[in-house]
Amino acid sequence: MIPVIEAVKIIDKQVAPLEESEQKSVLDSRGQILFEDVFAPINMPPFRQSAMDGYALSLHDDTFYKVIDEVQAGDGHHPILKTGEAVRIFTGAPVPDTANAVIMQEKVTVANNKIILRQTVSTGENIRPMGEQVKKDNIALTKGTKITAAAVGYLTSLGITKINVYKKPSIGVIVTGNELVAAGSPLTYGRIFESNSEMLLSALRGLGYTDVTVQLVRDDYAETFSVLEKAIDQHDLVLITGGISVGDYDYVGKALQEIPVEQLFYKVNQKPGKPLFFGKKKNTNVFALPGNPAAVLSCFYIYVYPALQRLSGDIGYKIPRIKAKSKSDFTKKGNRAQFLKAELKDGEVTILEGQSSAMLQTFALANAMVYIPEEKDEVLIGELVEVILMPI
Ligand SMILES: Nc1nc2c(c(=O)[nH]1)N[C@H]1C(S)=C(S)[C@@H](COP(=O)(O)OP(=O)(O)OC[C@H]3O[C@@H](n4cnc5c(N)ncnc54)[C@H](O)[C@@H]3O)O[C@H]1N2
Ligand code: MOO
Repeated sequence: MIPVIEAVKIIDKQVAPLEESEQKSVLDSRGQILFEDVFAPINMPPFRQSAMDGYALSLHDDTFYKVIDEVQAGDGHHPILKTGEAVRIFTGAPVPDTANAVIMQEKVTVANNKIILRQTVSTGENIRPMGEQVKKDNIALTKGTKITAAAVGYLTSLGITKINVYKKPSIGVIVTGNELVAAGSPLTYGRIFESNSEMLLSALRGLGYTDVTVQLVRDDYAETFSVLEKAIDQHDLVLITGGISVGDYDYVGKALQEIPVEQLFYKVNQKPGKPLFFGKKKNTNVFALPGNPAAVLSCFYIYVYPALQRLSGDIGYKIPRIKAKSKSDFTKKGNRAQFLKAELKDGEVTILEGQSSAMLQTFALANAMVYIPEEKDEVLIGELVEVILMPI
């Protein structure tokens, strides 16, 4: 059994980005990581641009200017100003080369085709220089940048429509257990509805992972072996739930050993999720999560999601943590570190009732987890605790 911190370190060390790219439309690449530097095909802005509605001026020492023309946004029109002349101009319009400042219309008095400045203006004022954001052929965004909505806007403003991003991993989800019945079918005595696969699919989709296949395996060694072996050959990451503990019909561990998958850890000193397994076969990462649904989701957010982010090129990804004041007290049993379902509200955190690994009822109300390390025995009301913000 290894400590939580050790398990996190092993994943950080062992999981490297897939060295494969895919071309995506800029719009569809939000959340993905740039596989290479992107160069600006144009200057941004592409011309000297007015930042205000007002008057472009060819500056002189007097406050009087003669208005000789007008330039609207989108105009290709390019009037030539002599010193002391002005053109009416609008926000976003190209500033004529012969103008060296723009004054806001609120700061002038208009009289016929003349204006009188009511304030001094300095050279370059209210003009966005050509290439101010980025110059043509310079790097617009570097390899490794995460594509956010702002990046989508920025790249599109440069006229870029397609980019190469790290390919997202393909994921095989395998749920195990004779007791499992698909929701919608009749439930006979001793059986339960299978919920782990839908829960993981929902979490994965919500986080932008859509290349997912799901399979159900009965508690049968030969079937477990062959389904796992095939899934590991066909996916970048395999996620198994159930059958990883010590029961007579828990075949996952034995199958992983026989395939063989190199074990990087098995069993973490934590609650929930003690019998968590992580291993590798060639480039495929394998997580075997305990079957208890709350343990599945907890392990998914703490270990699997960071691994998926790393595979997708986001090597700096760390699960967000903050310190918050606890509104609850809690006494820990045993010396396992605990991830407690909690509600974070207005900067304070409440530890929820019902922390069993089998219970999703509490998890469904949680928006955070309180982390209690191995060595800590209790939490007191008002104490600062470590809170993990789940990417829900
Ligand atoms: N003698 C011991 N027994 C157990 C130990 C131990 O150390 N010694 N550890 C316990 C802990 S902690 C956990 S966690 C579980 C993990 O067991 P498995 O990974 O083998 O999981 P299963 O037994 O297959 O399932 C556990 C639980 O979850 C339900 N389940 C499984 N799959 C699904 C699914 N797809 N949808 C909904 N629910 C599912 C299953 O019916 C069980 O109730 O082992 C303890 N035992
Ligand atoms: O490790 Mo188990 O998930 O505590 O019940």
